[in-house]
Amino acid sequence: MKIFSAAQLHEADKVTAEKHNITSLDLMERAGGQIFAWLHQRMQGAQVPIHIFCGIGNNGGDGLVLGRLLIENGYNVTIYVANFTDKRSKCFLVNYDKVKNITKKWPILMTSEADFPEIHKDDIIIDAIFGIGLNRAPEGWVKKLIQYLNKNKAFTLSIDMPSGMYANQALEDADAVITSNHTLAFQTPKFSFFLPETARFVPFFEVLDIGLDPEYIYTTEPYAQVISKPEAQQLYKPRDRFSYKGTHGHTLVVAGSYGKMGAAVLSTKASLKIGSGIVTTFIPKVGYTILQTSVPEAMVLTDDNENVLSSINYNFNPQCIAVGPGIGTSEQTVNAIKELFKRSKSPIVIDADGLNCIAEDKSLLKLIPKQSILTPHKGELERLIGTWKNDYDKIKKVKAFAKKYEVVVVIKETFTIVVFEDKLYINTSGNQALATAGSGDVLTGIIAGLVSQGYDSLLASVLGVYLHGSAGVLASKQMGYEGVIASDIIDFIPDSYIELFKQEQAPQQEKTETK
Ligand SMILES: NC(=O)C1=CN([C@@H]2O[C@H](COP(=O)(O)OP(=O)(O)OC[C@H]3O[C@@H](n4cnc5c(N)ncnc54)[C@H](OP(=O)(O)O)[C@@H]3O)[C@@H](O)[C@H]2O)[C@@H](O)CC1
Ligand SMILES: Nc1ncnc2c1ncn2[C@@H]1O[C@H](COP(=O)(O)OP(=O)(O)O)[C@@H](O)[C@H]1O
Ligand SMILES: [K+]
Repeated sequence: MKIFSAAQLHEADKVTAEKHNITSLDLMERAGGQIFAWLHQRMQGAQVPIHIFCGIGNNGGDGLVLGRLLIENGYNVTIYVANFTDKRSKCFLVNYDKVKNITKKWPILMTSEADFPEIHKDDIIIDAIFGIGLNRAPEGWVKKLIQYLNKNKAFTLSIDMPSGMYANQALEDADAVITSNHTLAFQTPKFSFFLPETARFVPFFEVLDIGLDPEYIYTTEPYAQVISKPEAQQLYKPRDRFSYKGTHGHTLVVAGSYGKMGAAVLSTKASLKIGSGIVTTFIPKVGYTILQTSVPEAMVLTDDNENVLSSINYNFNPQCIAVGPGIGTSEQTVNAIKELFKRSKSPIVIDADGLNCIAEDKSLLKLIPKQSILTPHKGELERLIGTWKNDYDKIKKVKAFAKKYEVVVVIKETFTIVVFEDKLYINTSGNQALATAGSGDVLTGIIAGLVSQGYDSLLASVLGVYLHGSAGVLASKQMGYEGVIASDIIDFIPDSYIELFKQEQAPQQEKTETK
């Protein structure tokens, strides 16, 4: 699914109105109507008090439409307008009058803290204060209103996005954002929903289609892409019935050191399980028996050094190399990696200590083969590109890095982001079961195994991250979040492929007897 920026959404609004001969007011009616339908379906007329807090822009206008529809359908509604300026939007004003016409009184105007209403914890709060038009951090009593609503335990539903957050810009004041229980976003999720600093304000969201111009949606290069099952399905390359092991590529895994051979085992197994035809693993001597016993399907080459990698020699052309899990950063290993980079003609998936070796000796950077894939978690990324001011600054720096060295960067997080040139792909498939030692080593093997099978570096990264997340989720369904260890993620790789093409079960119909 495409993610558009706030500017693109404003543009889409304009284009839709022009091309489809409808007004912004019609669009607002549609948007508010969609929120109403969502609530009505769940509430079925229940008389729970609903408090709608509107700003004075179009987000507030959506709140007014919703309020009017709820009132017309007999709900118990109070509408408040946070009147922080008199520059109300046109569509807001029209809907403000419409509310008056049906209720015979104006919504309650709020101009200071003294106007904050009492809200019971079982009531419902609708947050329609700010949407994509926020252009500075809320201050003064408006900030206090946001904090007042956050302190309340009532269920909070945000319209389009939690008020106080920017769609695609860094947060200025984390104390001035609504923490919503549920967000109903129009047409597209917003990029901030997925970033570490802001995702906590949006624990759950749904996207409502408000019918913006399909051509605009289809043809416009998005700000970012969300990868979920339908997108991942399209990336899959079917296996040829007449293939042999060589067709599916030979992966070289360079991993392990004394005490960390498990990392080599995990990457090797993952690479085989994802479908690499042949895997050879290069390790220090100490790991020989461990590797051969744990993964009989893999071939093993050993370093001359007993405990760490010092010189990486092999006499074949792998389609992809995975480097880093458990190798440490001793001087001889850094040098061995340098020589490997110089020699390799294949893309390299660089993870963990492979990245730390680069951080130790930055001259390695320009030796990284083009189209390689770097898979840092937060700490590794920081050692690679330095610190960042906020999530958006981080993405900007990663984009510059990826362009400069012509590589793909996989920023590992709860919502992992794959960065290539100017493109951003956000993965949605994982869960907290993946937060376990060795999980990253598994991902390294998966991505390398996909490159070996002929996926280009970008597709291998995007699909690999998706399948890794999906395997974790499937494992957690049987073992709980806590029970999943990295080996379980590997065991569920086959299920993650099968799940990719599993039809969603249609909701069961009640059987009615006909005699
Ligand atoms: N195509 C779509 O997606 C559709 C979108 N729709 C809806 O429109 C929403 C966007 O509406 P919008 O552009 O009117 O902006 P919105 O968020 O209501 O707020 C802007 C107002 O707030 C003000 N202001 C800003 N920051 C402030 C601050 N810190 N403190 C105080 N004031 C501040 C700013 O005034 P300023 O003082 O800057 O002049 C301005 O008046 C969108 O989220 C969705 O809900 C649907 O109706 C239909 C189709
Ligand atoms: N809460 C979470 N939700 C989704 N994915 C997660 C979560 N925590 C960790 N992950 C994923 O698990 C992997 C952990 O990798 P990493 O930190 O390198 O682990 P290790 O170094 O132990 O192998 C990454 O792919 C990351 O995106
Ligand atoms: K809002």
